[in-house]
Amino acid sequence: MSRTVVANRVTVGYGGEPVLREVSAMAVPGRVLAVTGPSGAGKTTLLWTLAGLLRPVAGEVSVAGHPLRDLDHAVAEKIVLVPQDNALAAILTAAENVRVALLAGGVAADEAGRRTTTALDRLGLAGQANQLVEELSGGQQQRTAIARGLALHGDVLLADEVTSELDAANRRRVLDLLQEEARRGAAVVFATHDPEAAASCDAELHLVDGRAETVRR
Ligand SMILES: Nc1ncnc2c1ncn2[C@@H]1O[C@H](COP(=O)(O)OP(=O)(O)OP(=O)(O)O)[C@@H](O)[C@H]1O
Repeated sequence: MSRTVVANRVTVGYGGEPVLREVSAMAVPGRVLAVTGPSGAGKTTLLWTLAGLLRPVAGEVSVAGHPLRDLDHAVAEKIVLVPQDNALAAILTAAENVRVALLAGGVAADEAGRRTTTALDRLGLAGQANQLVEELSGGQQQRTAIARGLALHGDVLLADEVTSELDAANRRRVLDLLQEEARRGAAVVFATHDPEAAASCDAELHLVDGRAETVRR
């Protein structure tokens, strides 16, 4: 796997004034890029743009050297987004949420079962696998969404504020898992408010009011 995702001076909006202006970023296989900045700075907007969910009005996103067309193209290129709101089905169990995503992605049933068990174990959720999501705590729901993201074995993992609901031990666990994904060869992008978490990443892009203010490479 060697899918570098590059945002080249992207300007992105939701129909009105742009909320990202000429932002450049690079997700490199084997590395974790932290995207930081205050609330409303544009972190989610950047991740959605890298995931093919938003189309820049200027600039371009490319994956493996080709312009990223849309969400279908991103999925085909194995770009996986763990969204800030988790996007779990409340009336399914934790395991069902993971398994359904894998089956929808074309993974065979027995392999989907194995991957589901492994991913929930890695997030410390073996005991919650058969619990309905609506009965899980906020942190357990967040870890279920991360388990689903990891189980998809993406080449690019976009993790949006995935530690915001977690206690210190689980935050550490998730940061370690993001690093493991990078060691596996994935390009990882991690949006976070947490300066300590960002410091543990390989590079940092800091957004303020939709502009890239400082960059640690
Ligand atoms: N669906 C939308 N329609 C219109 N404006 C939006 C929409 N989503 C976000 N915005 C605006 O875009 C700007 C950037 O929002 P974004 O969610 O990307 O910031 P963020 O850095 O991820 O914030 P947070 O840390 O609070 O999650 C904000 O001004 C927000 O109000």
